[in-house]
Amino acid sequence: MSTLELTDVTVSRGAGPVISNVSLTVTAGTITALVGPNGAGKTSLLEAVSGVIAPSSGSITLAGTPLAKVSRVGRARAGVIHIEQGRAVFPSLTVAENLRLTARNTTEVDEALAMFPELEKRRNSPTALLSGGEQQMVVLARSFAARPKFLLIDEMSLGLAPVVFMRLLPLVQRFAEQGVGVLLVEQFTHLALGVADDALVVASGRVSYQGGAQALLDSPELLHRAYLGGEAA
Ligand SMILES: Nc1ncnc2c1ncn2[C@@H]1O[C@H](COP(=O)(O)OP(=O)(O)OP(=O)(O)O)[C@@H](O)[C@H]1O
Repeated sequence: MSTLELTDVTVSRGAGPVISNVSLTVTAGTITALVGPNGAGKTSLLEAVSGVIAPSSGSITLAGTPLAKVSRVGRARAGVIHIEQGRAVFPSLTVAENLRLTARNTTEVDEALAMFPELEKRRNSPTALLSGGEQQMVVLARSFAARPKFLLIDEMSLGLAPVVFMRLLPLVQRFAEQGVGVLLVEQFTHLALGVADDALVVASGRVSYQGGAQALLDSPELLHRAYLGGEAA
């Protein structure tokens, strides 16, 4: 089974480390929730995995192959797709045209849209006319059209009501069912844990919990302690 593996990864910015000594294996077909307080280093960690920034130490491998010398574009081509914060759609393009930017052909656009019936109906609408939730769906569909092996999703709920975000989560679950490994950074902690297999809580730049997602849902006290930077479980 394919894995994305981080070993003792530390990411530094300016003065020093913002997140330290993360070891994590994301397996194909599973969802790992990466949660924690603001500024804990979640975005920085995703950026190190996708190649936006280089870790200051540690290693990241994709199916056993080190990524250190692989560019951001090379990682995306290898199937590591990063959905960054903010809904980066091209508003003047239609839904289908947005997907065409990552799909290799129109068949792949059709296949991606088949996963998103709500978008299929709007395929020829300018994306600017869609709601925030629908635009986030376009971002997800575009990522799916790029044939990801691993998806790094950073705060896709940003600016969305929880009820809208809840409609997006089943789509992420469907990606996982189709074999995609997902690393999900999310501010709506409980919603993210609810769809995740595994969880990593980071606080003040350190891992404070690593284990099953359900255990955190079952124990508010454990989750609270992890958010405060409590001992690793
Ligand atoms: N480009 C940058 N240059 C310098 N410092 C940065 C930069 N981006 C982030 N930081 C700092 O790195 C630390 C970690 O930020 P990061 O965005 O990775 O955390 P986060 O857990 O994703 O936070 P949030 O949930 O608020 O997005 C913070 O102290 C932040 O101020």
